[in-house]
Amino acid sequence: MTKVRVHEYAKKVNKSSKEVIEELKKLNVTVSNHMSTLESDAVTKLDTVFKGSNSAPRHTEVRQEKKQAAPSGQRTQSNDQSNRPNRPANSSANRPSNGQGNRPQNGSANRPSNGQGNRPQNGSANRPQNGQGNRPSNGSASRPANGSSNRPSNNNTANRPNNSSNEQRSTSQNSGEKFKNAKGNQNRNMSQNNNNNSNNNNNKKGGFNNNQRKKPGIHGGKRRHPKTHQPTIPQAPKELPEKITFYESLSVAELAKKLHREPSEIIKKLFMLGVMATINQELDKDAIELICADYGVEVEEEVRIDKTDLDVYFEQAEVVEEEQSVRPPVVTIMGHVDHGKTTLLDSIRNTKVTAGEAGGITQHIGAYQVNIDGKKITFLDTPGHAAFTTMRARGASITDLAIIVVAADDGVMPQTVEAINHAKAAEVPIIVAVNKMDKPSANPDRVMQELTEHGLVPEDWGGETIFVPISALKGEGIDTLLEMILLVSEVAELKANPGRSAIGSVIEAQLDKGRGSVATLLVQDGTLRVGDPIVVGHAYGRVRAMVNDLGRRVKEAGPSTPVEITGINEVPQAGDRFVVFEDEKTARQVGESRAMTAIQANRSEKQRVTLDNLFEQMSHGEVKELNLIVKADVQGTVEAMAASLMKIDVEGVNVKIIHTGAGAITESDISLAAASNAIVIGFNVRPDVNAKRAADEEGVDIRLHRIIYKVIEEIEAAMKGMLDPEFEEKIIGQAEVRQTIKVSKVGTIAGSYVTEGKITRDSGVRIIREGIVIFEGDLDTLKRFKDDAKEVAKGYECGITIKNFNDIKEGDIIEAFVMEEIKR
Ligand SMILES: Nc1nc2c(ncn2[C@@H]2O[C@H](COP(=O)(O)OP(=O)(O)OP(=O)(O)O)[C@@H](O)[C@H]2O)c(=O)[nH]1
Repeated sequence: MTKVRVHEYAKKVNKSSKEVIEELKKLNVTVSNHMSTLESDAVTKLDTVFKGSNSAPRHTEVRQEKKQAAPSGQRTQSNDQSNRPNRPANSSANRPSNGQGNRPQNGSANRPSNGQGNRPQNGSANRPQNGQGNRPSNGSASRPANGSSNRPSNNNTANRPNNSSNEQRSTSQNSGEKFKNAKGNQNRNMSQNNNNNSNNNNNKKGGFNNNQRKKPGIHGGKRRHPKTHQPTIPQAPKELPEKITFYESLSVAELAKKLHREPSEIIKKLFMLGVMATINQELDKDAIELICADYGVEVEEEVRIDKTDLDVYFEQAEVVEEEQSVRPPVVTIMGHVDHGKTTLLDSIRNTKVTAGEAGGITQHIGAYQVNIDGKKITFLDTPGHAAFTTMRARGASITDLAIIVVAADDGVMPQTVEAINHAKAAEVPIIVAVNKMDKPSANPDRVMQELTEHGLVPEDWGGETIFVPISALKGEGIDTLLEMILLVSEVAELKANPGRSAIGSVIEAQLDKGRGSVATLLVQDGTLRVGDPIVVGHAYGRVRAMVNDLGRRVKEAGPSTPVEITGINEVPQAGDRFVVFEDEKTARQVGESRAMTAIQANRSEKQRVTLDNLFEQMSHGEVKELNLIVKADVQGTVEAMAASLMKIDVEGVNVKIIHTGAGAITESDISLAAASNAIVIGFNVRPDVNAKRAADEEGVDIRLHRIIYKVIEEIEAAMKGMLDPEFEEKIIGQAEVRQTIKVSKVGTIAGSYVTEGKITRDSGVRIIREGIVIFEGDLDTLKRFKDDAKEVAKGYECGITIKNFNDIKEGDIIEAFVMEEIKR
């Protein structure tokens, strides 16, 4: 039972450490260097080489061979042979704890000399081994059972040979102390088992370890020993849980609690894994998973829903096919001014609603339903794409189908195109209603022809778009139109689950003197009932009363039904979403917290795509498609620009032109841009006042240019992340030309009134006539009465002449700008 280091042994036999190491190699004993400790068997083997053989070691070897041959079930194939007879005693159940298994043993044999020497070596050699070795072993569920069933028998049986072999060795070495030594070993082995068992507790599901710990004590008659140590021995650990869950991270203490283990045990494990941790240290997902894998405990990361995010309820709506049933389509009517949207909506309502519901008085609540042979259609009562897009910009996509009304006598007009583009951007199917067919000047073919250019090809011409000729005024073709709506919606397979609690959107809302906040809601899924606790946008409450589009009180409203409700604490906005909660308390909490966040977060701070942040958003993967709206002074330029822009080829992002048009940039362009996260490019055109305000509010990026290649260059540079806006144009003011005076030699003086900002002597100017830039150049003179002025502020009159431009007219707008350096 000797354990010496290589160099000690070498000294003893008068050899160099190198020679001993070489000899060990031959004997198939691996040692790393001269400081390595030699197991007793290795020493015995070396003895046979360096000192000549003796009987005892051979005996041991024979024993060992026997042992290896006989209990084949007991891992004999393992690496270091010399230790084998000892190992099973301590570690057959504790495979990974080699180091620990050996340590006390070594210590017991040679405590004074080896005690210290072993520790670092074993420690360093075994630690990683332990860490790694444990993990897979714990993975198998059968292990702990095996361990526990094997352990007692191993302890007894394996200890015995162990002791006896020790005994024998002792006989050969310290014959006089045979008894003492043997007993001592026995005891030591027992305490060693205790150690191991407590180690096992660390490593395994160790419910049985405790029993085991006592057993050898009882058998060995040394109860006092463990007893005296009892306070320091950790209490019998509880069963490990089968599974734990965590959210984002856990501290060591929290993890320990979840695993029913002492934090120190977790810290130790982490240490083994090379992580130095304190009890309060937060562990990330990887660390938690490693530790749990080590214990064989399943781990799952909780995904917590942000209760206050109403969108989550829409996205997470679980679809159970069996619970789904067909729901009515929600239809929006769009088209150019005066093409007959309102007439069509009224015509449908009057012929269908009142006819179907005798005695009903139609109520304008923002939407209504018609019933065609038992099948319902919901029409949104706010015609025009402005409302449609505003809703969409607020996140509500409630329309299933868009009807584009085109007057057959007027043909495709700018707003027709806008409406088409709005519907396309929302990916909503389109039906074209060719209206005013009763008029003699009606020319449906022309309408079809013109719409073909916008991608709407009639079915008769091999396309996919349904065209229905109607006369909204006379009610002709309405039935066919409704039939077609049902047909398209059937194809779209619109479904909802009336069994779930309701979710939907606000169509319109207002404050009523008598009733308080009144909101028309469209139930998009589920069924809304009177008394439901509800959160609508930032408002909350209980549905007090519900009125349908016929002005009747109803108790519940299923999918695609519009109802007007009262009972919420504030007036929500059109396009806001609503969600029904289980109890009023939650609804109140969510509502209040949403109201708070709404106050804090400025809506316009929404991160829109601008050319300045385009590259950043592209690299974050947030933008894969650059949506553009192109407005120019003439249609030809629009097309040329669109074609050039489409040719821009930058990897990772596509250019998509969602709308083009000739004329000033309008509010509608901005709302489309806001809804589609698009950039507006104006070529020789300006945004009108409303558009400018809307763009500021919504944070929409408008780029104004006068040279095509500059537009292309700018967009391309932005896409490549090379945009270099060192100088940016800043519009400093506007003046309106109220009078023109022609003076020979001087040219035309524009008697102007500064309407916004200021005009300075050194500013650049643009002349805008009816929203179109007709000239860009420099200011020549700026006068207040007869004196030259450096600048003229808002609300003052002034005389302006412009370099090389005399064609100024009354009503023109002079826009003054300066170039300012921009710091990036
Ligand atoms: N002859 C004829 N006139 C129609 C028809 N439909 C609508 N009109 C007329 O066209 C005019 C405009 O109709 P509206 O329904 O107000 O058109 P709109 O598209 O709603 O117009 P805005 O609300 O201004 O956008 C009205 O004078 C209608 O009477 C039709 O089928 N035949």
